[in-house]
Amino acid sequence: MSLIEVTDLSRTFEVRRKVSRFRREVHEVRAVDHLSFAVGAGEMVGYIGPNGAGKSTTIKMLTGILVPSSGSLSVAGIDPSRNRVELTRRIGVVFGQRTTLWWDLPLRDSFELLRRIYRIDRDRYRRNLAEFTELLELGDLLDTPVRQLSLGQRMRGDIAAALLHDPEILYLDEPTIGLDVVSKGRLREFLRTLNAERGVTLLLTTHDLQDIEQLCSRVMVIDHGFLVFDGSLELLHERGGSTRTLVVDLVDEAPPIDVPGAEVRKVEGPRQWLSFPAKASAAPVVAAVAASYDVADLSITEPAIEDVIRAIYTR
Ligand SMILES: Nc1ncnc2c1ncn2[C@@H]1O[C@H](COP(=O)(O)OP(=O)(O)OP(=O)(O)O)[C@@H](O)[C@H]1O
Repeated sequence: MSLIEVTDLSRTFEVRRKVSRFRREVHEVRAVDHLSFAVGAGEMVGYIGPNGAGKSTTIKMLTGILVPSSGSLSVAGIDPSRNRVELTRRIGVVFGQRTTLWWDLPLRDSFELLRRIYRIDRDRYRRNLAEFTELLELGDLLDTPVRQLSLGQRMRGDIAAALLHDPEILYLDEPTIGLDVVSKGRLREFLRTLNAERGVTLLLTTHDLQDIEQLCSRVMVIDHGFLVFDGSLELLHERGGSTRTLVVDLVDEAPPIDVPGAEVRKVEGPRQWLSFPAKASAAPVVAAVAASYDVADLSITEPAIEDVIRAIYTR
């Protein structure tokens, strides 16, 4: 049996819609529609989809916050909506846009409260706190009230808080949203270590394809409540035929850049946009441009998740 098993899972909501000044109609929204998948222990899976696709509804059912309308699910052998309390000991949850920490308390006090709530054994708690404080560089922040932390610091605090009770599964909802490049990199590194050394299973929702690229060997795509793709990121790019963009700022204006493996899509003064296949390495394209042109600056933009998903349908 897999660690997470979802079979034919659906969840609908009834929404009242105003149709005239005096009349409202009840309308059914099918947020998750006959969804089936399984996740094995130790996997790192990206769960992506456009806004309103049904990601949060799925995670809420997996954590026992929402009861399914139909279908079945099992997380660590537990039915989440029936045994929510038992399940909370086995899972950790981190929401990028909300904190689970106490706003006015120093980080250390929030952690101590969690120790009591989860009844974590003192030795284990001390060991985990020491390890996460070091790995997440929280040492100087433990006595700072949460409201004074920067977004990146708070996110590190939230992740430590979600892990103090040694969960087997960690759900992360947009963990890198709003973080700068350095903080994103550090956080991804930590998650990789957590998975490699403690075998924690990660299910990650994100709009940042680089989170997936750097962390997940598997990606599931949901759209309108349906699972439309389940496989590797390479296969997703291949199916979608998606491209990355190299933005080149030349020292002077020039005719469209001519290098193998990339095509110019737009020219605006000295700035040119070149596209190349997302699954290809950027290095040869960058090297070819740098070798033949006077370059002032270069940057690479990833395809938006919405574009990759749209491409699956149009192929
Ligand atoms: N409590 C609710 N009542 C009514 N409709 C809801 C409720 N929760 C979600 N929905 C609807 O269900 C659909 C799926 O929403 P969900 O929040 O799961 O999407 P999501 O993929 O997490 O989106 P986002 O990326 O924007 O967070 C949407 O149409 C949403 O409006």
